[in-house]
Amino acid sequence: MTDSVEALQAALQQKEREVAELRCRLSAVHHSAAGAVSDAALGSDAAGGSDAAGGSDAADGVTVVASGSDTSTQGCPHSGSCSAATLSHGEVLRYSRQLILPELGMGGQRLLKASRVLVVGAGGLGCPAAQYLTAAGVGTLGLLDYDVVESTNLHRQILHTEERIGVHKAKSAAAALRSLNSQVDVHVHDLVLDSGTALDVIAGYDLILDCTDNVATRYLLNDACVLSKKPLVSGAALRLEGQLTVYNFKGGPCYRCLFPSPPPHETVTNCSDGGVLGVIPGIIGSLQALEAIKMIAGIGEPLSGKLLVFDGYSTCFRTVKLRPRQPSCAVCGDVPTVTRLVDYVQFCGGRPASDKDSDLHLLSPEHRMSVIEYSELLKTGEPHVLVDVREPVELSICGFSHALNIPLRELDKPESVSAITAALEARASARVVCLCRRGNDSQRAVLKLKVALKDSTEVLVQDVAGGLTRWAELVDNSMPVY
Ligand SMILES: Nc1ncnc2c1ncn2[C@@H]1O[C@H](COP(=O)(O)OP(=O)(O)OP(=O)(O)O)[C@@H](O)[C@H]1O
Ligand SMILES: [Zn+2]
Repeated sequence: MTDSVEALQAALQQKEREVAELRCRLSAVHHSAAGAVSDAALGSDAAGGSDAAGGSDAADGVTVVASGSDTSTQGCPHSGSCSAATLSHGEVLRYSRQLILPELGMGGQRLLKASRVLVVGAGGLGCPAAQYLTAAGVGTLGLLDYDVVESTNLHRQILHTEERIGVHKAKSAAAALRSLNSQVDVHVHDLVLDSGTALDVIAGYDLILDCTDNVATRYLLNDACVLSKKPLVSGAALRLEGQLTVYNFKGGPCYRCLFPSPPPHETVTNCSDGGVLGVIPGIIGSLQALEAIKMIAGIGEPLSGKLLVFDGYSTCFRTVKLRPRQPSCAVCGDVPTVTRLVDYVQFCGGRPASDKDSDLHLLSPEHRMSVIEYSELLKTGEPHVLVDVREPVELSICGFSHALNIPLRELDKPESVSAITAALEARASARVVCLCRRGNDSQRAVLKLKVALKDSTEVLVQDVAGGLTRWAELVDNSMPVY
């Protein structure tokens, strides 16, 4: 066994020579205090660490320590004291299928071993990303999440298990990763990433993966990475589509360069409302791991200044060029105004740094009824028109057969209003009751209908507070919850 490993090692040394130049360039990730892969580090002069152009470029402040020209020590540009300079025979064997790649080689594998990667969000994206990074042999992997595993996570958050429902996600994922690769130092950060915690946590890592699901955290991570001069691999997945890009790398744009202000609330949909096919975050999370490995090992072209868009309907990848770093950017621009972390929930108009549904309170009490009141209404048989404003696909899960289904997005169309007024007339009623899954869209529906039915001032429009979820909880627990 030892002989075969040694033979393999000899072959690998040959491969190493072919990637010696790459390895020199890689020294930046390992040695820089900030851990950023930058123009200064990767550009023209790995040995000297020349300054990058542009005062606020992500490259600034990166100290290149390695003597990049010294490639004689097994191809590793690190000094002899470097803990990453050696791979055990077991490690050589374990990673042999990837380290015989000329693009990676022994030097690249050592860089992976020396790297410290933080995965923020141990959900749909974070699970596959962390799994591949761990399997690939990163030295230190941080997992950060505040939430616990739920059954609705399991179709896509593949590190979690039925037994670990209710367990903190970072701990659950860490357990899976440790059994996958015990050589990786897995760190658990069981906390909410916010302005108070972000810089401290990030300080312990070279490269960050944004695997979260909300806009406030995206801005927070972006700013924290710009301020800490670290690249950020950003992924997103919804329904059958996914997106991927790398921010703050080699003078490329940051998230704020592209989105100086947060998108309007109503344009943001999460997996819980919009749905997601489990394999889509699997694909995007895996690609996040690929980008991270590439940046650590200096392979190929990281996806900086470009956005990869994956369309699962046609199984088609497209790459879109993004606008470059903006000199006017508030955080990475020439004269930054964001020089420390701010209140990102406030910046995002009060939208919480989680995708958990917050209960809306849009209606006055006379326009709301509880599920108990609605069950009483049904018992009395009082005529009314129940409008279920969910999407058609949801009707097959559960609902009331006597409801009129008009999705919220179609509620103000003239034909929808006609259908409701016709139903009111047919039932000799002046009462419309709106219903949805959890009681937020039903409130929006009431507001829309009050406007659409303004000519029928005598019609009372109400919603069922808490929707079908509350109905299942308090009235009929044979109704499925989703
Ligand atoms: N600021 C934050 N700090 C820590 N973890 C965060 C933060 N923002 C988001 N996350 C985590 O990122 C993960 C995102 O993953 P994903 O959207 O797949 O999961 P989810 O929120 O569990 O899904 P669902 O929408 O079905 O409830 C979640 O586990 C969430 O807890
Ligand atoms: Zn920017």
